[in-house]
Amino acid sequence: MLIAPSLLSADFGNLQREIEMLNSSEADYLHIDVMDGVFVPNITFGFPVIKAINAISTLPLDVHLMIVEPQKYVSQIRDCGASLMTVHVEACVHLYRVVQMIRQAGMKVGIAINPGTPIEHLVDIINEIDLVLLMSVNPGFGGQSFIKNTLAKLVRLKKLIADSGSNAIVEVDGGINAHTGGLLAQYEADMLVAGSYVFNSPAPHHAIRALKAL
Ligand SMILES: O=C(CO)[C@@H](O)[C@H](O)COP(=O)(O)O
Repeated sequence: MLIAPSLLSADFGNLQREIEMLNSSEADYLHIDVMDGVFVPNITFGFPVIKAINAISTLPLDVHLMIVEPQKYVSQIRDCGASLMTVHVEACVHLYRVVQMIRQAGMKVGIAINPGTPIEHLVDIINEIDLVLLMSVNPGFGGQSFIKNTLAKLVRLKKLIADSGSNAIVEVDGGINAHTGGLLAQYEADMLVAGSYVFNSPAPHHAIRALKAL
């Protein structure tokens, strides 16, 4: 299982210490939630902050854009050092073009999908992408409860990927802890994002290791 701790739940007053803790952990990616106050009702990190994070992080950056018109920011996200750029299917009018732009910029391509959006919206793009980010909470905030329908959706998504011959992996994000992570492992998720479970733990290294071992 690949693990991407979400910095959204970190102690922002001690960001360097938090990033260095992740550097010395078994995490595979550092997940950065970019929110614009329009696509979701919250505002988080901008480009200078992501660049500063990248300067400290030894983990590849997994940047999840919860913003409208993400196509405007592809080169800036690349210049911030992102390895993987994920945009929402709900935010892209010309999804195919956005996917091409991210690929041409040299990053891996992820498409995120909200809990209320059917998997079928991915049918014609699934062979062009590296990752599907299956949201298991409504995007915008950390610390929410896992939506159980995600498991049924994951089954349908894995079938779509297998039937299409796609190499896309599935990352699940929101309300992940040892229990929900265990269920997702049984349902063959490939990668988990965990914010509050990691950063609210008295021993974040152990929390990451526990998820990784699922
Ligand atoms: O994208 C989001 C929220 O919109 C997530 O990445 C959260 O940051 C996950 O936080 P927890 O549910 O793990 O606390």
